[in-house]
Amino acid sequence: MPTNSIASIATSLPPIELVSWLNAEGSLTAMLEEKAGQPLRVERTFEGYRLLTLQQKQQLGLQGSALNRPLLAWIREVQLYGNDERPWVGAQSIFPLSSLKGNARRLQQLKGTPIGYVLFKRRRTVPNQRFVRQTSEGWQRQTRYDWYGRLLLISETFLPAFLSSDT
Ligand SMILES: C=C(O[C@@H]1C=C(C(=O)O)C=C[C@H]1O)C(=O)O
Repeated sequence: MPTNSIASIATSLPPIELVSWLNAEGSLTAMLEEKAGQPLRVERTFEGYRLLTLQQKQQLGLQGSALNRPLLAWIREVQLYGNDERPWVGAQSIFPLSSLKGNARRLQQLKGTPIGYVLFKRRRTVPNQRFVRQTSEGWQRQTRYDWYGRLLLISETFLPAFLSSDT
């Protein structure tokens, strides 16, 4: 096998120290707090309603004519800090309006509370489908959660500071 194809395979795989994080079930908040040895700090960079892009609708698993209809969702974008002055994870959460019914409405009033405190309050894991990809900011896991019948899409990108953290 020519060496350049080995190099191309190597760049398409995440670093070994990230694999367990990219594939982990359960709350990432809980895992990050254990690694940091302190509560997670959540800095919100955006929270509000947005019309979803075609790619976001596809990532939510929509198909057929649903992809052509405008879909409004509540979007939350945050940076998660462990015990470093640089963020460890950048996260975007997409809540279709149909998912924000009943006790899920509190997902719009989280402020600095990590979503994980709500999502995993009563259960260690939540049914989900997981996708992993490399982005320009870092390796990203995308999780489509079925939380009590409500669809949520949460993307978490592991930033350079996470990899260089010595805890
Ligand atoms: C979904 C979880 O919550 C974390 C907290 C987030 C937030 O507060 O916006 C976003 C993504 C997660 O990393 C989790 O703990 O797994």
